[in-house]
Amino acid sequence: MKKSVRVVGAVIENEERHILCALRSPNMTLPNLWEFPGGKIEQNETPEQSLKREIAEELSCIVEVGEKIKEVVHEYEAIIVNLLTYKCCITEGTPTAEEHAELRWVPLAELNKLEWAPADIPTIDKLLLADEVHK
Ligand SMILES: Nc1nc2c([nH]c(=O)n2[C@H]2C[C@H](O)[C@@H](COP(=O)(O)OP(=O)(O)OP(=O)(O)O)O2)c(=O)[nH]1
Repeated sequence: MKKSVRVVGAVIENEERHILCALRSPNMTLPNLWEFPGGKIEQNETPEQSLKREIAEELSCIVEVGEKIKEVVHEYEAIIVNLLTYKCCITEGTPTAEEHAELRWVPLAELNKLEWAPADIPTIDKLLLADEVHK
């Protein structure tokens, strides 16, 4: 049976409504694909605690975790990823790529121009749909 992992991803929006996108490094699994910064939920952690910890490790900044956006179960070749995405805002520090190949602030409408980790697509679709509704 395939291993299942619970993963959290942060949808960090700035005042211009640009979203912080992170490029996985060539030496990571799912290399050279864009993702929401975050990572695996450890035992005895709430998703919110994991996100704060992962963002501190990966981006060297502090976030406040807001509403849940989407829960997706995606089956990859080797593992099943249960991805929870949350709206987050930065309360301290400036994001720095401690582990990713690149960080990029991308306007909502341009998110689908990047090549994303497949599990992230439903979150992107939901963000784009919400943006359409508010226009
Ligand atoms: N952090 C993050 N991971 C994602 C996203 N979408 C997605 O499919 N994943 C996958 C990639 C990894 O398999 C897993 C997240 O674990 P991680 O970020 O701790 O992965 P990792 O590269 O450090 O660990 P590993 O898979 O090499 O063991 O979930 C996303 O938006 N953010």
